[in-house]
Amino acid sequence: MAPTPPPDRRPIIISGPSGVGKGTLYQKLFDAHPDTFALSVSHTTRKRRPHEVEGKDYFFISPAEFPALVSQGAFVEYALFNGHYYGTSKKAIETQRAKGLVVVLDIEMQGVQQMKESGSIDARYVFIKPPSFHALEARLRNRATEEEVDIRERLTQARVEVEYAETQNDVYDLIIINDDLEKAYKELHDFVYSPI
Ligand SMILES: Nc1ncnc2c1ncn2[C@@H]1O[C@H](COP(=O)(O)OP(=O)(O)OP(=O)(O)O)[C@@H](O)[C@H]1O
Repeated sequence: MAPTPPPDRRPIIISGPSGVGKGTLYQKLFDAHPDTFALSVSHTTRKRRPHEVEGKDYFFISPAEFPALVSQGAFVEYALFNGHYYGTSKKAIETQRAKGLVVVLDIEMQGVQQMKESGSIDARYVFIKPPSFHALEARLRNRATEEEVDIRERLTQARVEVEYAETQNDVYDLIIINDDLEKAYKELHDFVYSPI
């Protein structure tokens, strides 16, 4: 089947609290439209885990290289998490775009703020919101990938992110409540494929 690219080929930023279903939603989009989208690959200074592939999961760089790239303006956004830097490079986005792919970026709130403030990227912004914090907590627990302390931290951060999305009216082009997955997916799909 030939790829069916959306009319608007700008990168799509997907943001929202951990566990809200961002990955689930964009993976459905990728599965429905093969060879159309590409998830942006970030740079990081953290060590590669055994199963991770350079250039696919991350571009692994040294702690000394990171600030050098920052000062060259190489990143559309970057952040420090747990003592390691993570960033999205302009070049990584351009490489995918040059292949005709529409780039999807899974970015947390600080990154969205940086991109909006710097205007470093012309993109479409989508926020995925949980139906309730109770439901979000249940998803994080069911996923069973985090420790209890991490779940609490993610829930605290979720409140900050939802507050930001709801009060900063000009940041997101679309807010989707991920309650019923099929309904949320349809909203994402309709937005991505909307005419220019
Ligand atoms: N609409 C939904 N209803 C119920 N469960 C859902 C829904 N959407 C996603 N989930 C489930 O919620 C869990 C979290 O989803 P997912 O891993 O996609 O979240 P995420 O936002 O990508 O998280 P992170 O930012 O931590 O990677 C998964 O177990 C997923 O199957």
